[in-house]
Parts: sequence; structure tokens; C-alpha cells
Amino acid sequence: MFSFFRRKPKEPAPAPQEPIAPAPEPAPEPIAEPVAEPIASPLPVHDPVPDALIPSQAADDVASETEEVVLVPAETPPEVKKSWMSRLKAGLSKTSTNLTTLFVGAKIDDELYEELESALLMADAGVEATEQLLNSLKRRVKEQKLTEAAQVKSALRSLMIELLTPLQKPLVLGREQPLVMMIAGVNGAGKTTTIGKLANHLQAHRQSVLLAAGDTFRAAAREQLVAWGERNNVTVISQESGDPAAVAFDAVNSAKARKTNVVMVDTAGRLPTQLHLMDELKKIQRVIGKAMPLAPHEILLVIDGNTGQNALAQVKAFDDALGLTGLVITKLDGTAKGGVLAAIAKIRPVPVYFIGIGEKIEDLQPFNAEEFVDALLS
Ligand SMILES: Nc1nc2c(ncn2[C@@H]2O[C@H](COP(=O)(O)OP(=O)(O)OP(=O)(O)O)[C@@H](O)[C@H]2O)c(=O)[nH]1
Repeated sequence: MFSFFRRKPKEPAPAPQEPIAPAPEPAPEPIAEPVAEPIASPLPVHDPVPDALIPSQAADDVASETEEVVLVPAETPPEVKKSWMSRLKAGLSKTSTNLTTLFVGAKIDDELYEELESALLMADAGVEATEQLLNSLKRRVKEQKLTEAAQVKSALRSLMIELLTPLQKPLVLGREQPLVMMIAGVNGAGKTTTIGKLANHLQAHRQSVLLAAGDTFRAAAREQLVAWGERNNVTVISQESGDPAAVAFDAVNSAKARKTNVVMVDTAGRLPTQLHLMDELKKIQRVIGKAMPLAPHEILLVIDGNTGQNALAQVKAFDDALGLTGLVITKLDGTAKGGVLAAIAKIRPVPVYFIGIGEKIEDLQPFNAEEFVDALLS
């Protein structure tokens, strides 16, 4: 579960007025379709509770617009934590089995290092991160005069934590009103599920939420988000077909008018190789910036943890196109190898805000480097 750590209150955010800086303008933009201006008339709003986004809470129970909060792991009850860790371990068991067995009764010699190299490469850590880990490990073994395999394993643990810790970063809320988050990723990565889980956690912690069903291609995706909104009393802005940028634009304006804390903009799944669809994402980003200068404030890429090395290619491509601010790695309860986080840390260290280990609300957790490495090495 999450909880919010309250930071000192900030000065009230300036009322939305003239842009204080140009809206973020991503790289060149040969847009296949002519860019339609954001629509003037409001889009259909699936608003279960027009006057109160969180009817279960009193109006003054909703976080103030300017209060800055950090989404951090809460004190999870030990039994929940245990079950969560054991599922993460089970999901990563392919890699952990390979990594741990090689230390059993091993001598510290070239053969051990070679086996470790193969295990890391097979775990999708990539050549660069594997090389860095091996070189650092050999150095540490020498410097600290380590003689036991268990000591080497423990040194590897420290080095992996060092490598992955820069990816560990909390999502800071409340610094903008609304905080606009755009969520992108390839088809089926878990974007909509992640939005649903996140929205639920945000609500539970006094943040009002508005969703934009920016997947205007797939009716089922839109319905999935609308149904989720109805179940949880969250307003969803959607449109049957047409321009996802217009949906996002309308959602941000609506959130500004309602003083909503967080807007999450879902987008249709796409491959980085589908250049016209990548251009469409840039357009959504740009149009959001027209509704609110400097928005979107968070651009998250959702990655299926079972994707392997291709995950790094996805991070690079989406980062180049949009300037990612964070990652969510889902489905680590499946057959994920997990090593790709090392590759991401080495090559394109975009923070990993959350990891998903199942389909339930509590199965989305903030990324913790130490826990992750422990799941990989035990
Ligand atoms: N096991 C497991 N399944 C997950 C997780 N996250 C999402 N899923 C499942 O993955 C499938 C796809 O999730 P969606 O949220 O629809 O993915 P999406 O990225 O929005 O899909 P598109 O809109 O088609 O691009 C669904 O069956 C989810 O229940 C996770 O952490 N673990």
C-alpha cells in the first residue's frame, strides 16, 4: 500500500493564467494528420458525481490544492508484505534460481565470474550493466580480500542495490493543481490497469482524480476506464472516436475548473516503430501544454516486465519522443527476468515509480531497489 508523506505546504499555486514559459515542445513533429485544434465544446463526461469527485469523503477531507505530498511505501502489515515479497520472488524466480545456485559451494575463480556473466546476460541485464557489475565485483573481492562465495554474493547484492537505487524515486504530488500525468506504453502493457490502481490509491489518500480516456481507437479500452470510473466514483472524460488530444485538453480544463488534484490521461497502446502513432503522442503532449503551461508534469511509460531486452528499447524510444519522467513495470508476478532494470539503470536511468505484481489494487507498489535485489538474489 501507499501512504503520503506530507511535505511543508507550499505557497498557493498561481492561478492558471498566462504561460510563464513556453509549453514543452517536443522534437520535430511531422504529424501525419492535420492537427485539429482542441475542441471548443465539452466532450461527454462520465461523471458519477458532478459536484463532488469523492463522495465518500467530505469536501474538506480532500487534500488542499497546493499541499505537496510524496507517495511513499507505507508501513505495510508484515503478513501483506510477506505475501507481496513472495509473489515478487516467485515472479523473478527464473533469474534468482540462476543467480543463487551458482554461488552454492563455489570457488572464487574465473569460472564463477563466467557463470555470473551468463546469468546476468540471461536475465536481460545487457552487456554494459553486466560488465559494470562484474568489474566492480572483481575489484571489491580483491580490495576486501573476500574468500567465501557467500561474501561475494553479498558484495554482488550491494553493487546491484547501488546500481538500481538511482531508479528509486517517489512520485511527488500536489506541486501543481492539477498535476497532469500522461500514461503511455505498448499494447497490453497494463496502462489502464495501472491507472485504475493508482487512482484508487490517490483517492484513498485524499487526492481527487479525473481520468481522460485518451484511447479513442479501442472502444473496449475506453469502456474499461469508464466502468472503472463508475465503480470508484471517478469522473472520466471520454469521446467515442476522434482526437485523443482533444479528450486530454478537455480533461485538463475540466480539472482546472473543478480544482481536481490529479488528472491521468490514458493513451492507446502503440509500438515505438509506429511513427505516426508516436507523433500522435507528441501531439497529445503538446495540446495538454496548451490547456496548462508546463503540463503534462509526469509522463509515465508502462512496461510489461516480461518484455525482456525490448523494454530498454521502449524506454529509449518513448523517452526520445516525449521526455519520460517515470516508469511503471507491470507483471513482475509472471515470468519476468528482472535484469532489464539494471540495463535501464545503466543506459537510460528513468525513475521507476511503481512495479506491478498482479491485478489487484494493492499489487502496485513503489519500487524499492533493496527489496527488488533481495527478490532477485534469494
Ligand atoms: N499478472 C498481472 N497482470 C497484469 C498486471 N497489470 C496489468 N495486468 C493485466 O494485463 C492485461 C492488459 O492490461 P491493460 O491495463 O488493459 O493494458 P493496456 O496497456 O491498457 O492495454 P491496451 O489499451 O490494449 O494498450 C489485463 O488483463 C490486466 O489485468 C500485473 O501487474 N500483473
